Amino acid sequence: MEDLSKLRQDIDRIDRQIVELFEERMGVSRQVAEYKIANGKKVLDRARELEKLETLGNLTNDSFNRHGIQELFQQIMAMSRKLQYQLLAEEGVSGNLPFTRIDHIDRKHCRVVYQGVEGAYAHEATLQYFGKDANAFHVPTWRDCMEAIKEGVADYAVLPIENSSAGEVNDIYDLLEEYDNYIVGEQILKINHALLGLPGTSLDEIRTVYSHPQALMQCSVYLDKHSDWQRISLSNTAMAARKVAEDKDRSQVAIGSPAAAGYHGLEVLEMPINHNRFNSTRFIIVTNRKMYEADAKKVSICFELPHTSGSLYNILSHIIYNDLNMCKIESRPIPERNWEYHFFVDFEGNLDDSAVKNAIRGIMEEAVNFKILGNY
Ligand SMILES: O=C(O)C(=O)C[C@]1(C(=O)O)C=C[C@@H](O)C=C1
Repeated sequence: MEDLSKLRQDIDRIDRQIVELFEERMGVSRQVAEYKIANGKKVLDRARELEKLETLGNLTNDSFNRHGIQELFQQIMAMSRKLQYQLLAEEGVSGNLPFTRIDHIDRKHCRVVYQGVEGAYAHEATLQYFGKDANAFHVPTWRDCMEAIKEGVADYAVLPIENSSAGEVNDIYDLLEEYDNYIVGEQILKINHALLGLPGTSLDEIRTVYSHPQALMQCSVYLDKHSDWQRISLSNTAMAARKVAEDKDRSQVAIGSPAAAGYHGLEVLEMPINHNRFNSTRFIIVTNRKMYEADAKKVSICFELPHTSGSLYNILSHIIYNDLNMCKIESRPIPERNWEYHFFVDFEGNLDDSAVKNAIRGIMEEAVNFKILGNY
């Protein structure tokens, strides 16, 4: 049996050759990029890559090695593409993304829409982001918010996208995908739920509790202690408060914000009743214009992927290779195409950064139905 150090010397010698060949290959790839820049050709040539993988795989009779060679060359060609995208960005060929940079949103002179009624958490988020004198109005559904900004009836919409206890608000992801509206800001609101009832209501009178399904979930530990209370979902916590106020029935209570109690003449019976002390909701500020504030720090994108092995891995590698920090990934089913998904990815950066432009350029070419959802 050969000595280990001798075997390692052999491996070192072979690896040096591989590195030399890799560098030589990347040199050629650089020239290919120059050709493509001069001739306006796309970096990715999927047919050429598939043909290469087939030819290279056929150079060996060993099935284990065939698999290894194909995996290795997939990586090598991915690196080759990334080098080319980088050169394109350096030559300014990647161009400016179709988003306009602004110094700051004028939060005072604008009209804002939110879903629900006064006292809803979205209303509170609106007042926190746009100031207590915000020129705001409300509509019944999140879709109505999207329509209002699409039509220009409102300049901005304030929509809940994620709660720290109950997770994503799926419908908002679907609406972002569907509408040509863009995220320009976000507001995180600390959520402390209160049990709201008619003044003087005692806990043993309660039979029914109304709220938004997310709020019912965020208070499930408290509600489990009152298992005889029937839980009924409504589209908004403030609407639940309004219902209790209008029905004037002391067997009914709502879960909502203390502000909602003030707006609807109710009393805070208990507070806080959410089990997560750090319960917070992240709201996004959405508009119909493709714009971003100069100090924006997070990019949100969405795309679909071809149904092939490694496709998500390849897309995410553009983020990793450009040294960008991915902070979130979500997927949502594509309606009428069972088991295919839209992906939603957030990563840190500004659309002016060359690393961001470079990553976006690569993803844009390789994913299907790519969209920048915003930079904020
Ligand atoms: O042949 C090309 O067009 C190249 O850009 C080179 C290369 C490769 O590295 O082999 C890289 C990207 C293309 O998708 C196909 C092949």
